[in-house]
Amino acid sequence: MAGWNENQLRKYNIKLEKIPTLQYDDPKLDSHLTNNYPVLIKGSKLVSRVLKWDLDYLKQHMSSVCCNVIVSKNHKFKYYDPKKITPNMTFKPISRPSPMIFSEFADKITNWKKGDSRLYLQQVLNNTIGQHVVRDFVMFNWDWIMSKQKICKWGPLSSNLILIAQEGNVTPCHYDEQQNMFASIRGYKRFILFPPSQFECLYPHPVHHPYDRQSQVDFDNPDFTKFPKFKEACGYEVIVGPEDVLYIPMYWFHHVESLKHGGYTVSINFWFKAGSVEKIEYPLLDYQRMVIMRNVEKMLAEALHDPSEVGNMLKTIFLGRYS
Ligand SMILES: CC1(C)c2ccccc2-c2ccc(C[C@@H](CC(=O)O)C(=O)C(=O)O)cc21
Ligand SMILES: [Zn+2]
Repeated sequence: MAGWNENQLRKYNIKLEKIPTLQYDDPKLDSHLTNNYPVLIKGSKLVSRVLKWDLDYLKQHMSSVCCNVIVSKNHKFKYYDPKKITPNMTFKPISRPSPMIFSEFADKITNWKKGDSRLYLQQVLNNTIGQHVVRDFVMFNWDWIMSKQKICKWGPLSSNLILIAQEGNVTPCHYDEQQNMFASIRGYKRFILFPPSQFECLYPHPVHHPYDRQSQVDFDNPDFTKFPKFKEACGYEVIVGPEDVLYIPMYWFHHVESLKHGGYTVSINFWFKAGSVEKIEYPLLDYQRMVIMRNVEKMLAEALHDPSEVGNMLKTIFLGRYS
C-alpha cells in the first residue's frame, strides 16, 4: 500500500482484525451499510473536487474566518461537553477549545515544534466560511451519498465538519449517535473500530459526565485493575487515505489517529441522524441495548434529581439480587 508504513502507527496491544474494502458501485456495499457494518469505500469521488483543499488554498479563501480549534497539551483530543460540567465538579480537561482565525491556525501548525501544544481544527462547513469554500462544497458527489442515505433510510444530513489535524494527533476512543460517512482529503488516518457489543470492554464514562460517549480507558496506558475487560477488546483496524470514504456505523466506538510523520491531515465527515426505527425486532441489536442503557441512566438521574446518585441506586438494585 503506497503512502504509509507500519512504523507510522502508534503501538497499542489490542487484538486487531481488518475492515472490508469495497468499490463505491459494488452491489455488496448496500448490505454493509443497511446492516450497520463498517466498510472502506473506494472510488466514490465524493470529495475529489476538493482535493486542492490544502493549507495554502484554504488560507487563501478562509484566512480571516474564525474557526473552532481544540488545543491539547498532549497528542490526545478527548472531547467533552461543557454543558455537563457542574459547579461542584473538579473537571480538568487536557484539551480545550481555543477559537482562532484560520491563518493563525495554519501558521501555528506550520511552525509547530516539539513541546508546543498541539492543535486540531474542527469546523462546521457552513456559509460563514466564505463563498469560495462553499462553492467547492456543493461540488461533492452529493448524488452518490444521498442515494446511500435513501437506501439506508438514514435521517437528514446533520453536519459536515472539516477536520484539519497535525500528524500524530489522536481522537481517543468514543462513539457517536449518528451515522458517519468519513471522507479523507489529505494524508492518512488510522481508525480502530469496536462494535457496540464491546461496550463492556471499553467502559464509557457515565452519560451525565462531561466525557459522555468517550471510553474511560487510556489506550496509551490502560488501567487493567479498573478496566479488566479491556484485555478482551478486539478492534477492527483500517487506514483511510486520500479519496477513501469510511462508513462508521452509529454507536460503533472509534479511536482515530493522524499517522505520525505523515504531515497534517484534512478530512470531512458527513453525519446523518439515525433513521426512525419502524418496528422494534427481537432479539435487539447491540446498538439498541446501548440506547436502552443510556435511557436508564438518564431516567434515574431525572428521577433522583442528582446524577451522582445513579451509581448507588444501580448498585442497590443489582447487588445480591441480579449478581
Ligand atoms: C465526537 C466529537 C468530539 C464531536 C462532538 C460534538 C461535535 C462534533 C464532534 C466531532 C467531530 C469530529 C471528531 C473527530 C472524528 C475523528 C477524527 O477524525 O479525529 C470523529 O470522531 C468523527 O468524525 O466522528 C470528533 C468529534
Ligand atoms: Zn466520532
